Amino acid sequence: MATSKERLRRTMMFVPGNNPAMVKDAGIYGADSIMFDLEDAVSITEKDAARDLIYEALQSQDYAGAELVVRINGADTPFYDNDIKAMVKAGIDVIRLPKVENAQMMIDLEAAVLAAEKEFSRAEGSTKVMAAIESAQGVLNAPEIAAASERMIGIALSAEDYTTDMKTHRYPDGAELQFARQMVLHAARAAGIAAFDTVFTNMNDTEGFYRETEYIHQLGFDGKSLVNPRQIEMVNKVYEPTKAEIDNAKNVVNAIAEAKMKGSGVISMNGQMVDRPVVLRAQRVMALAKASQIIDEEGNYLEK
Ligand SMILES: CC(=O)SCCNC(=O)CCNC(=O)[C@H](O)C(C)(C)COP(=O)(O)OP(=O)(O)OC[C@H]1O[C@@H](n2cnc3c(N)ncnc32)[C@H](O)[C@@H]1OP(=O)(O)O
Ligand SMILES: O=C([O-])CC(=O)C(=O)O
Ligand SMILES: [Mg+2]
Repeated sequence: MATSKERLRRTMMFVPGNNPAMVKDAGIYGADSIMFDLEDAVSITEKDAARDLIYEALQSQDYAGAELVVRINGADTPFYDNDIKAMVKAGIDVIRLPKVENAQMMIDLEAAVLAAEKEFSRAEGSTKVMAAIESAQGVLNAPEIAAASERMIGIALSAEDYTTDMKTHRYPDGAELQFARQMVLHAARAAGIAAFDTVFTNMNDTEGFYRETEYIHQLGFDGKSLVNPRQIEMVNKVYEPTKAEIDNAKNVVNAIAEAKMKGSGVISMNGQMVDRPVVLRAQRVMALAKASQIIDEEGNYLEK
């Protein structure tokens, strides 16, 4: 269950922690990250059973190389400590803390995770963490939250709770989320970690889902939290680079490699200056094209 800050995280799918069939099959849909939920998808009476179910699944199921995340219960609940211990013991890749209001909550989480790693003889630092930002306070503290721990892989906006806190609700044009999205995105980028947009909960509104995904892709989010497997392919389609983008990226990567051999860091390609930021963008296009199985490791097009 290796993780790295660089891996692609376009799709992070919630899987209710109290649903054995969904937990068992969660690996077949091709999500980049599978997020088992112990929090709001699970009723109070099922908290312990859900934790046991996920613990067992992490020992026995094959999730096809997906990053494995668990959304634990909040720091102000009686389930928090046991959730952390069980998930660290099981070797989860990432713990997602919901309703994060300030950096101290991530510092406290880090201390609890480290104690659990020692207790269960897990490698220190192997359990990564992320924060879900779900309130006005959380949004205003996003920069400090994003930078709170070396273990942070990302921060996510959680718009259902956030719009409730803001005394509004979600609208099709997303105007009510503009500030929060920008804060979360800038906080993540400044800290060098991933930014995740929120869930889209109307499974019948495919057009609305595409519109929102195209918008957050344009802003620069790494991906979205999802609630349904049908949403995975739609996100991947939006994030998939076009042939023109891939061809251009290939040319950039090849041209800069050639230039470097001649000792130069900046070149001109078809009249366009190519320097470090252009190369970094080209490398990301290539990574997305490989992940989308459009090209192979050498950059050759694969038959679809
Ligand atoms: C605000 C928040 O906190 S959001 C986060 C908490 N919420 C959740 O975790 C909810 C997760 N999602 C779900 O439970 C479901 O997708 C629902 C209730 C939204 C819709 O359910 P359905 O209408 O049954 O979905 P759908 O018909 O598309 O299901 C198709 C298949 O995918 C499976 N599936 C659906 N959602 C999921 C999921 N999130 N994870 C894994 N499998 C899933 C179904 O079990 C079904 O499998 P089957 O064909 O083998 O029977
Ligand atoms: O993280 C998410 O997108 C889901 C969630 O809890 C919320 O929107 O409140
Ligand atoms: Mg929430």
